[in-house]
Amino acid sequence: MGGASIKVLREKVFDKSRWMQLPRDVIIGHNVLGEIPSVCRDLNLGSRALLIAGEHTMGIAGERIAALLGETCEVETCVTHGNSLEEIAAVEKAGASADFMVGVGGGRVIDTAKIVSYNLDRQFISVPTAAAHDGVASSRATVPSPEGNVSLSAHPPIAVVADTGIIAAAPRRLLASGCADIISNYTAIQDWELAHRLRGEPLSEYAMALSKMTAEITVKNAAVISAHTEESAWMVMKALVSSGVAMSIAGSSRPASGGEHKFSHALDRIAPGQALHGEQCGLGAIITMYLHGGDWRWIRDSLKKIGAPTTPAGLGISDETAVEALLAAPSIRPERFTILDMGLSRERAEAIVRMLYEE
Ligand SMILES: NC(=O)C1=CN([C@@H]2O[C@H](COP(=O)(O)OP(=O)(O)OC[C@H]3O[C@@H](n4cnc5c(N)ncnc54)[C@H](OP(=O)(O)O)[C@@H]3O)[C@@H](O)[C@H]2O)C=CC1
Ligand SMILES: O=C(CO)COP(=O)(O)O
Ligand SMILES: [Zn+2]
Repeated sequence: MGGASIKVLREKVFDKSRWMQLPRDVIIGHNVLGEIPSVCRDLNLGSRALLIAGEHTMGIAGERIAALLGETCEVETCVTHGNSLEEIAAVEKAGASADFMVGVGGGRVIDTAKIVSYNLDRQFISVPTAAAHDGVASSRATVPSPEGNVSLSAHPPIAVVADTGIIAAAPRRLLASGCADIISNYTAIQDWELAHRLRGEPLSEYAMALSKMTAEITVKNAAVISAHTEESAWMVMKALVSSGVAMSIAGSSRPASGGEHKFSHALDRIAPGQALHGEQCGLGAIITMYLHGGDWRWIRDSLKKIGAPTTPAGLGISDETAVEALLAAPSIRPERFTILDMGLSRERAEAIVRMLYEE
């Protein structure tokens, strides 16, 4: 035994650590908005609340929650119109003297509440009014930047309160978008495995297994989900929370975001406001599954079953825009290696987009 082999042994000492932050209370079900004051008391959140909601969601649930909280707390309300850094700064100013925040609405409102509470070191409650994205319970926040959307570290909500009555009453398209965001976990995982094989990126088997199982359960229940009942809202919301937990276990959005998300982020830059996040990711997942050599028709048919779009026309964008987004995807978060970072040519991108219209 020489000194060299002893050195090798020392280098193998286990020195890994990870801080996984998860929500403490998760309440999903019929008429659960009324539980919010009890949640605040249970978690000892304080007596001054800042309630953040969007233009529509303030009326849909925000005002009701403000009235409920108002019985025991001082409540300030703030309507946001997006999640730009300027918007976040304005909400942060409004929340300076609050003890805790309540984010009521879609993904952009919840991400705003997530970042503001993180920056101000306060807790926040996530109250999704639609099942349209899997950021409801995650510890990540996605915000726009000139280089494309960036994923920031934040902390997860201390509590999630998801009222299935409100979620079931939301437009159908929002629920289908949430399912598409989850179905895109299939390709996100394939991209992660690719990055592991080609670049040695570490994997989290638990995060991958949870993310994949979430997608499998969603597809298996497509018939129930497409009925668009309160039971559908219940199923999808549980899947969205699980997918968010997978991200928290991984400490990044890797288990739920690969090339299909880079395509979606590129679309947000090239054609902002045309389609929903999950819808864009679903279309991206058909394409990246094809590039991985997997069963892309099965992804497409699963999306069709739940009523999500499967072509650029279905997203309200032109085929050329879809091609541009595929070619621009590698410039978004270049450190996140995916199948779209392997050198897709314009000619092939055009052919793949044409293929999407095949019956
Ligand atoms: N942090 C994370 O881990 C993740 C973050 N995301 C991010 O989330 C965002 C996407 O979220 P998404 O919810 O799709 O988009 P938005 O937050 O833009 O919401 C879409 C629209 O739905 C409206 N809406 C919400 N609930 C209802 C309802 N019950 N009835 C009628 N309208 C309603 C909103 O109203 P209003 O005008 O009031 O806001 C808004 O106009 C993206 O920014 C994406 O990057 C996505 C996945 C994961
Ligand atoms: O949308 C997400 C997961 O569904 C979050 O992923 P990003 O890190 O790509 O924003
Ligand atoms: Zn997503």
